[in-house]
Amino acid sequence: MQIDPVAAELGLEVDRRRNFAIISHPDAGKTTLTEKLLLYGGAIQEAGAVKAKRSQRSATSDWMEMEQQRGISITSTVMQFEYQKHLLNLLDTPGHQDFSEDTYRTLAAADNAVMLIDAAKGLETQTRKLFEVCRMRSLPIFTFINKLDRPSMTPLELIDEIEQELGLATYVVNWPIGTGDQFQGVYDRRLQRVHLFQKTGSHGSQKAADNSIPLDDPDIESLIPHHLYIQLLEDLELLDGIGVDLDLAAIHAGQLTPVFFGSAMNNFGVELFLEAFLEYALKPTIHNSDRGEIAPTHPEFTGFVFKLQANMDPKHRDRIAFLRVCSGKFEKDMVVTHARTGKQMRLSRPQKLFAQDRETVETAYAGDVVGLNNPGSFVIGDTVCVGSRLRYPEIPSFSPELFAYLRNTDPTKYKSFNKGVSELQEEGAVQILNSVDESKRDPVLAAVGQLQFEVVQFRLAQEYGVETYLDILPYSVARWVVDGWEALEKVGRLFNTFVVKDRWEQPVLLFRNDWNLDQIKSDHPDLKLSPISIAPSS
Ligand SMILES: Nc1nc2c(ncn2[C@@H]2O[C@H](COP(=O)(O)OP(=O)(O)OP(=O)(O)O)[C@@H](O)[C@H]2O)c(=O)[nH]1
Repeated sequence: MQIDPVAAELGLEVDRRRNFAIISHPDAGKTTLTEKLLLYGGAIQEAGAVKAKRSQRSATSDWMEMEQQRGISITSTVMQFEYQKHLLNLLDTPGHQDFSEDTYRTLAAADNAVMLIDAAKGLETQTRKLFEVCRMRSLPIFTFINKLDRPSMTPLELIDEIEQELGLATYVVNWPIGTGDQFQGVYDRRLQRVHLFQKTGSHGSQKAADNSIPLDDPDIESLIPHHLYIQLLEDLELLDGIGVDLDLAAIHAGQLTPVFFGSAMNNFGVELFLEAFLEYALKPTIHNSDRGEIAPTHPEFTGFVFKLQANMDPKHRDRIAFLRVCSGKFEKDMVVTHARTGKQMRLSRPQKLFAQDRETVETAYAGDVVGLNNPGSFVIGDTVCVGSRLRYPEIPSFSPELFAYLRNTDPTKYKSFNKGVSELQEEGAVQILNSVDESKRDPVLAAVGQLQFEVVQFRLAQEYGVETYLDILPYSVARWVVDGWEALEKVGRLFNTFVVKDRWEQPVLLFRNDWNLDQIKSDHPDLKLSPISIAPSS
């Protein structure tokens, strides 16, 4: 039988790819872990490079000043690196909670998630929130418990918290021996070896030497304190007694999380994690579309836009659309169909972004992310394809909780104001609602976090030269009327409700609190309300 060379190439490329995002609460060590993964992947020679690039970027880009001033990361990029003949795509997510909307979208493009937990703090609010998004999408979740070199909760408490509070079964891959000052290393249940911890100098900017011995080596008792050795044997007996098997199907369904312990700062446990991750992670898989399931090896190229970003480099005033490849082979300059509009377009100047460096992409396969120049043609969720026209599902925008009128202080600048507002909306920096009263022209900004407002104002001033101020509205809940204006008219006047319209002119109800919402729901049980907007398909 003849092997189709195209199918063989696609099969090989998909097999070697793994794509993932890291979810964590600020300060758990995401930047540190990212750097160490890149260090082991050979993408950087010395840790510190990503941070250094971030600050370089902040120095060259105006609105990133804000990021630097506040010491938070609010933009995300994609990093690709190789490890043991595999190609890994790490989708970076912003750390600040106000940017969780951005993180939600990035998770829509991820095949796996790494849940990073600070061993002293256990589960924290942002991690819980993001975990719920991963669960909604049934993403496989890998847990890395970090900072074992510091005083920590006990490993059993940490495991228990994941099981009880998240309702997620755990499979322990490695187990810590002591914590804090007493931290000796981890026992790797995969290869049944004890890896001894050594503090690396200079914050682990170089790879750590592997120092491991089998558990049954008689030397072990001279290497770790007796009481910790006994504790380890007891713990292992307990873990074996619980009898959770490594069940790849359950991992891939997001029902079982492999758990790792380590110290990213000391490079400890990072390599063990990477090796196991390659073995257990889900490779690029099928995506549902309006034409059924599309396999990553489907010969026709398809993908969807999950994120837009403007002015990554203000010198060029550019806009980039981040496209997740779902099937086939992407080639520079290829002509594709923009599925929403039906238009043909050439994808020229595609880019791969590594921190702030850019490289032109010649080819890409399922699981990869390509940065496309976006002269306003894309919105989040757009599908591009070759061959038969298909569409991937919309990426939902999440329910905003903060609302404010955005006022332009200088009426002569209304053109720039409108342009800026509409571009920032397209990019997904904020959601825009409008009054139903035509005489009220000022848009209503709707955000998940306060910082989104500040970014919008900052960018309007910096990039569009428009000064603005906010009139905060007293609402905290938004609901979209599923069946549109007709359904709303049917129910008549609604009390304690502010009616506005979204970008597609669909009705949205704003409430001061859940109590008011519940009141409307009980008064009008037939009125269908949704916490998220649904883009009309046309
Ligand atoms: N002791 C110890 N400190 C660590 C470890 N990993 C990271 N840290 C420290 O924890 C702090 C936060 O680490 P980052 O990597 O900046 O955290 P982050 O999660 O990226 O933070 P955000 O940018 O706010 O999301 C830094 O001071 C790190 O040096 C570790 O394994 N041990």
